[in-house]
Amino acid sequence: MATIFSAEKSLTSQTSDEAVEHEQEQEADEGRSSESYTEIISTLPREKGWTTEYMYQYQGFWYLSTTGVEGVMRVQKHFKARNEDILLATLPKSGTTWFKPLIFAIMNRGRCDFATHPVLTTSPHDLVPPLENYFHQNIAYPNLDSLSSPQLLFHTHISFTSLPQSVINSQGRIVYVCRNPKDVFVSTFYFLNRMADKNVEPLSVEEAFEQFCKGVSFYGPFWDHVLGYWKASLEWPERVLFMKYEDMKKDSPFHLKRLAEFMGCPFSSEEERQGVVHEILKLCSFENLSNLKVNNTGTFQLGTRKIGKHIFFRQGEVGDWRNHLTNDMVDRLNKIVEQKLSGSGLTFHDSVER
Ligand SMILES: Nc1ncnc2c1ncn2[C@@H]1O[C@H](COP(=O)(O)OS(=O)(=O)O)[C@@H](OP(=O)(O)O)[C@H]1O
Repeated sequence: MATIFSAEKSLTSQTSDEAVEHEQEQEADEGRSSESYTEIISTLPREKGWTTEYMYQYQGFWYLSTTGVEGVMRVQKHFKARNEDILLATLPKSGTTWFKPLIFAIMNRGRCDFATHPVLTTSPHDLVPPLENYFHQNIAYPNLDSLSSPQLLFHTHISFTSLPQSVINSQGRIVYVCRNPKDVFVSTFYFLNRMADKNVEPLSVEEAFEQFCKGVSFYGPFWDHVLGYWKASLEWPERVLFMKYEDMKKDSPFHLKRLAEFMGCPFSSEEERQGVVHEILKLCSFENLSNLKVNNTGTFQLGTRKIGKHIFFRQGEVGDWRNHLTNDMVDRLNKIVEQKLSGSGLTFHDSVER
């Protein structure tokens, strides 16, 4: 398996003795770093977690655990962005599981047969793990380069303002996907409850809602996360594409083509005639992905815990919040979001939902 680190190492001409020495030095450095991460994390603000003992605030954003914060710090320290790569950035529960295979399939069309496509046999989160997870575990990033070289796809939930400097300095493109905050809240609530610590009493929906409104949510505050990428997309439209889950649901072919164009590999009219756009959408549909054995059996490593792969698929619909939130909750969250986003030009209208 190729890793970012091993790719870097392979560019050097080390003898095997030098390589071993280098590994040992790196391990010692990792050990020292771990201690310093723990030290910094112990000083961070914390709040009662939705389903964990505490959530921690780092650089203005909230993480589920100390492991989550450490993962972000490690990415900031070690990740080296390249100009040719694509970074998918999302707030959790905004459609990550959908967009990972979509972008992967756009990148690798022509190289992969739809009947034997890697998306059919590898779960989206094994295909493209979150960087913060990968750097924390120091495991091999999937060997995407054998397929997509020279372009690689990475994923992160990290806010724009906390991205590693190398991402900002590079010419690499960022695709950001967000979703209506009310659906994000509901999806997050059910997801976190399904992976709750057994020894921690989970928050009720009312208590979790209270935390969400205060900004204490998975990689939240919601509004600061979306605004960071929104402003970046206005400032660098050629580098940052801002997309909404609801738009992709409403007119998938149009937005898939927009995505491919932004990535620098637009669909040719011949591909469109051959139905490639339709094939990619069918391959990555909720119905197809959620019924694949690879996505409904087995576990995925998230931080220090293993979670069932099936929990990344719940309903995959727009507007499920209507079945879970009271009118008072809706009014309150609408007002907060409207006020936080005011003047930015970014809005979340319920009318786009069907
Ligand atoms: N293929 C496809 N199409 C449309 N929607 C999909 C798809 N796959 C997953 N989902 C729905 O996305 C929600 C999970 O969000 P994420 O994938 O961003 O979660 S995570 O950040 O990776 O944990 C979660 O939404 P809810 O159903 O509303 O909870 C999933 O069901």
